[in-house]
Amino acid sequence: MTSRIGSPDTQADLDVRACLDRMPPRSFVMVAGAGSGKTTSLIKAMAHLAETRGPALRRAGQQIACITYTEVAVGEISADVGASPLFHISTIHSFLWSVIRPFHSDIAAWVAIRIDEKIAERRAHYDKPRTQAKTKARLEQEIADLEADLAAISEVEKFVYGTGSSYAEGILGHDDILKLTPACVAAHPLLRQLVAKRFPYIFVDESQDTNPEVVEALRHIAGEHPGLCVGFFGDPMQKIYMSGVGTVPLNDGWAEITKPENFRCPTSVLGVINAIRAPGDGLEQVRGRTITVDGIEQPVAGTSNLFILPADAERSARLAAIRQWLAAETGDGLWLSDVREGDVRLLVLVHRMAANRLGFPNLYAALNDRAPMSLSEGLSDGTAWPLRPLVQHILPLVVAAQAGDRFTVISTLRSECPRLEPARLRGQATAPVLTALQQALDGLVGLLAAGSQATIRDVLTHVRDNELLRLDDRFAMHLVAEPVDDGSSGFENVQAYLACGVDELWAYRRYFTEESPFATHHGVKGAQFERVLVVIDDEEAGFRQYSYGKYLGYVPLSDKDEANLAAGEESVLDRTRRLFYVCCSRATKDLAVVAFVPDVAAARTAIVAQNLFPEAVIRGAEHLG
Ligand SMILES: Nc1ncnc2c1ncn2[C@@H]1O[C@H](COP(=O)(O)OP(=O)(O)OP(=O)(O)O)[C@@H](O)[C@H]1O
Repeated sequence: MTSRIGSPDTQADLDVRACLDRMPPRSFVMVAGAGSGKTTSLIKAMAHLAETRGPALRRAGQQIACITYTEVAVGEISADVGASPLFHISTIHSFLWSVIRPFHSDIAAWVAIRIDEKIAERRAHYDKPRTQAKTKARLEQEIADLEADLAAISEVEKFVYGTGSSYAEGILGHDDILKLTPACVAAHPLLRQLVAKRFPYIFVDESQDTNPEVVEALRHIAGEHPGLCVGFFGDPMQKIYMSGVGTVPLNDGWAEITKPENFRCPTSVLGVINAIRAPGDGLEQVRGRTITVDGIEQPVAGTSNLFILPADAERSARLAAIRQWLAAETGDGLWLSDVREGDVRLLVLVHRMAANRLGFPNLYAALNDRAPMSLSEGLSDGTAWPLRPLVQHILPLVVAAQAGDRFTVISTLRSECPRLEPARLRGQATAPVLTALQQALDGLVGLLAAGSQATIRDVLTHVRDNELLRLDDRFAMHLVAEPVDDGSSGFENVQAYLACGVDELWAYRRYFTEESPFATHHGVKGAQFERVLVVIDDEEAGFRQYSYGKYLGYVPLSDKDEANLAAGEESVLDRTRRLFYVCCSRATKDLAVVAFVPDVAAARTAIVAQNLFPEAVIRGAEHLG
């Protein structure tokens, strides 16, 4: 991606600058549609501050904070604004942790309350009349462990932030950080003062998917400290996670800034996304992507097509045929490319279609079918807790070991291996520890080697037994000889996941690291691609909160949906519309949508009636030859 700093100024950029240049600065919320250049405006605001306030901020030891959604986005923004200690660009978790980390006693006090809550939850479960004896025994054990954790907190010298919480060792997990920091901000005026002093400018990108507690904490600080300028950049129509705030409420005196243009999508795609958005909030974008030819700026027409095809066993072959058709129709052979540079993305709602094709159908089914939302949503981006240690540490560690990359191996073990913690090493000879770790690592590499018959359970058991990496507490009850279903949500899913072969894990990784053109509807937030093919397949999806069939009108609404609509509550139609809007608005050249449906004729009638795509571009199997 080319640097966005050089993009021409829009009125919104001038409005932002007016807010930043005021004394004291004015906080603002920028709300604008897809491709309107919100991230671009954020980057330009950072560059403007660096130019106008850089030296003063540096002298005062202050930083400009930018909070964004993924590590990929952190990298892209850093590349745009340039590496400088003036900028603190991070994900929400790292930002919150950097704020709270020095406050040891507040963290300890909060952790004690959190453990008390967990004990109370278990006592309540224990006291339920239908709780079985086996479950009671486990709950007793857990309560005893938590009480031991509670007693151990006073011994913790320093809390750290890791993937899974282990309170007695002083480790806090992702979910803890999201709760801990807003709670401490609400309780301690001094903390609010320190945040305002350290970061006089705090910008939040993709603010619609930021947790309401975090938004509230920032509004609270800004309300008390007029010198602090908070800027939110978001689009409520692009909220795709249940935990997101959606619309950010304005404090008194804050500016609301909008951008009417779309700079990303060609005209044919812009027409479609405006039509998708119309029943949502009615916002209609103008302009569209342009290119300059011989010094003259011209609109890019691009293409948009919608295929309605039978949901039969031929889906993969039909996808290939659509790509052939698009390549011929647009005269663009890259539609057939499977490599990253081809800039083709096939967007699937969930992974099943990709999973079947790429070789992880069981892993997919385990964490998706009848799974709690935290698992199924986390499957789309690798954040489901059972996947996290493997995706984040174990597989990268094995890849590094296989490639002889000692540096990555050592640094991963240094940060994640409990046996290398300074407290554990104290008074021990290091050499035998390292030898034992090397053996354990060799064993791990063997378990994950090509052709290995090992299961994910074997891998995690090996990691736990050899203390190679710290594992999430939640694995404990699963990694025993006879796991007991205590009725906790997702128990069966995790068991099925642990039984999957390691080959599926590698296939999932190929998918997850984008070594295939597949991506999920959720995973492409904030990104853009020249060629986008959105795959709609409710039969394969199994996601209850979305239904393209209901949204496009070829599956009837349930009584509950009707009741939600009548009550003005958020409905399956709202959620699906937002997701569809995000997907279709990623295209910078060609957009194609394929709906695999049970009854093509009925679906066609329903879809045509929605008026989202011009009728002339709604096609069927007859076009594919
Ligand atoms: N002022 C501008 N002039 C020309 N092109 C621009 C301008 N602002 C942004 N763009 C281009 O428009 C595209 C979309 O920009 P950007 O990613 O910042 O939008 P966004 O509003 O954050 O998108 P989304 O909400 O859909 O993720 C990029 O290719 C960017 O380079």
